[in-house]
Amino acid sequence: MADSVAVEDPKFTLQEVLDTFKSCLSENKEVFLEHYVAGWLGLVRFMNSLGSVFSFIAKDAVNKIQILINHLNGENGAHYVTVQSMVKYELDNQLVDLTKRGSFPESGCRTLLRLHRALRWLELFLERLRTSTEESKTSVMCSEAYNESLSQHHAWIIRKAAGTAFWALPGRATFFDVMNVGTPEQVVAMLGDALPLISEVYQVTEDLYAQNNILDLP
Ligand SMILES: CCCCCCCC/C=C\CCCCCCCC(=O)N[C@@H](COP(=O)(O)O)[C@H](O)/C=C/CCCCCCCCCCCCC
Repeated sequence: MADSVAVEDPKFTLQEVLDTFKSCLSENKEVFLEHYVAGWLGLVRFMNSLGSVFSFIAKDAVNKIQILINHLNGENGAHYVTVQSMVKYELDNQLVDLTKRGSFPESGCRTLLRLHRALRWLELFLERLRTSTEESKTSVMCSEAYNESLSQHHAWIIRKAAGTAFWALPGRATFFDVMNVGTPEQVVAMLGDALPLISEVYQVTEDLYAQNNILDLP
């Protein structure tokens, strides 16, 4: 994987991003970190194509993606091949701040947890989009999904900023165009295929974090 994050790609299509998430899971349900990171990178590219009002969100996501890429490409990269091996390695070697922020602000476990929580937002948002009608508002779908998930982990000021950014989201038709997938019917079909896979990646990670008691890392 390249050492740094590049977020320009004129040939972007959402289908490719969702395919990347599909390739995240191994046969025995391990989550490949490289594909997980690549999936997020694609989403950030998509978000950047929506305008600069989202850049503070993209910047935070890119920072976190970069931390994970650094782990993957670092001298201990072999321990970061899957999320399962990363969790085991970091916990076995006391490389995670468990109760308050301290020596390991860039642990893979806490960094991935932030993206994992955002994946739940994505799942809820895409499901709303899939079942939406021409009259549905993307800003409403996005903020409902946010309020049901990620917002619970954000300070008031971040919630306010996110809420303001949501109002700048383009309408459903433009949104579907930017996805570059085809007709609205094709978008809906693609989302129907992709969502169960995103949900599975989310659930496998959620179960792993729950089993290791690391769902609330500071
Ligand atoms: C077909 C539609 C596809 C939709 C594509 C959406 C593309 C979304 C791409 C990226 C989503 C953003 C991921 C945000 C990760 C946020 C991680 C986080 O929670 N960070 C906070 C905590 O970090 P620490 O301080 O503990 O290190 C941090 O405070 C957050 C800062 C930025 C604000 C995050 C707001 C998140 C809103 C998520 C909705 C994005 C809406 C995009 C609309 C397309």
